[in-house]
Amino acid sequence: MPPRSVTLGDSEEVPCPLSLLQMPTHLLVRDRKVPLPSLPRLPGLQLRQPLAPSLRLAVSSCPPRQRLVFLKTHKSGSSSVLNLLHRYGDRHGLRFALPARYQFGYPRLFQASRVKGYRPQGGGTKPPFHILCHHMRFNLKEVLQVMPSDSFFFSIVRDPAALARSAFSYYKSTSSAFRKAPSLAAFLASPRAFYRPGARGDHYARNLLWFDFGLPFPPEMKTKRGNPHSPRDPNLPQLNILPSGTGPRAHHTLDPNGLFHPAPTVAGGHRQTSSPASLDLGSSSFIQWSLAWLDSVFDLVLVAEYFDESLVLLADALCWGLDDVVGFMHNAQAGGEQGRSAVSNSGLTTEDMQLTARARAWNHLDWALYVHFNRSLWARINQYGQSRLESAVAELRARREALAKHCLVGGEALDPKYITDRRFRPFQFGSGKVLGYVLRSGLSLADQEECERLATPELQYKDKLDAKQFPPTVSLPRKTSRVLSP
Ligand SMILES: Nc1ncnc2c1ncn2[C@@H]1O[C@H](COP(=O)(O)OS(=O)(=O)O)[C@@H](OP(=O)(O)O)[C@H]1O
Repeated sequence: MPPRSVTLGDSEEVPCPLSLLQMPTHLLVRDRKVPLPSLPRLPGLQLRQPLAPSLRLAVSSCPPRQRLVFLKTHKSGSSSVLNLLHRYGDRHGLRFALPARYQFGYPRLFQASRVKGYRPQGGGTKPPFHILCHHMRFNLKEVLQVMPSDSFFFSIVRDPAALARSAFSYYKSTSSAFRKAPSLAAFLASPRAFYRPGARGDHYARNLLWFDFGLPFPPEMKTKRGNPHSPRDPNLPQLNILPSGTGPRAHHTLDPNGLFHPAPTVAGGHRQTSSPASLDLGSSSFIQWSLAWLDSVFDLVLVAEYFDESLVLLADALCWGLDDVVGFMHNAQAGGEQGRSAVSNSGLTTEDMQLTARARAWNHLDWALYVHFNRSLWARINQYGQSRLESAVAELRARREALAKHCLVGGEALDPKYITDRRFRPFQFGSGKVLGYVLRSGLSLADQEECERLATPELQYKDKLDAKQFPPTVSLPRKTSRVLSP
């Protein structure tokens, strides 16, 4: 059967594989009323000097965005982003769309009914939430029941090789594939000896980013959990893909040769990676169309390996100050990848390099996602201006260092054995130790408050926001109707 076509933006028609026209209902296109943020936007990001955030130093040229959807992907630096969202919402009294516990029914697709306080809308009133940011498997149709379609949608990706190292250690006992493997190297040497599609926690062991983005799996990789709807389901609507269309992103998305050959860019001493030549691109059009769909939904995708560069772009796109995005690293495992540039091969042994190549090949959908959003990020950096970005990144890092010295014992993350205050002890899970922070004593009241916000792990912060939004109802002693006898 000849490929059918899909409308791009207003006019262009390009061939589209049938499998993509049969994408499940949760892959709808959101009503994009707000254009992508045009860059550059601010004359220069402002950094407030006092520790506790105060007034902005300059009158900004745009109103800060406060309706946000952050897709919190797993093992990608997303808890560090969550901390800044928690702090921002907390300080500005914004309402979070919260899960009853800590995730929205993951690994099942997100359902609006999972949000605390959600009421199905009638009469077109604006949903009452500002920020949706806890772990979910993305499902646009249901997200739009909770958040306005002109919310700022963003997420974060990480090199699948670094992500695999992190996930193997963290989900060793959760994923049956990982549990059976003696080491990550052994797993990646022959993954099919351990991995069974549909087995418990298998999504942690392969293409975890792709899974979190709620994307269906290509026909040859179909699994029980991967494609929640049968591709032959006659009730599925056709997918209209509307790439963001503004700027170079759409063009790159549709360039079949561009997908695995990002233009090499140097900034801050980092060089972008080139792709493994051996990658099987049998399903490349499926992948490209999925990426085009993501481009139509997400306003920005951060890259963990360029975390600070990503934060500067985020602040700019949201019209926030740099202080709003400066923070500490959360959820790092002792001896993990943090600090190592996973996109450069410097200092890696032959075994490391082999493991990296194998991890990227095994997680080839995630690798495609990563390469795509890495390229998008650098396109935005070029638009923003490299030297302007470098100075903003330097400012951000200086501010983080000053905050760390001022707030933290040792000025850095510590082994959990030193964290006796339960408010700051990160949830310990997996085979590694999850690092956290100890606050210095003798801080002023205002500084103590700000340092606490910076150091509070995600679960405790979620509980705090939950208690603020849903204050426990005080049960007064009930009046008795009985006439008390003397
Ligand atoms: N700023 C920054 N830059 C780069 N990498 C970072 C950053 N912040 C956190 N991390 C690393 O991300 C890993 C934790 O990811 P998540 O917070 O998404 O994990 S979780 O899914 O919420 O459990 C965890 O990786 P590993 O240490 O390799 O396990 C963190 O070290």
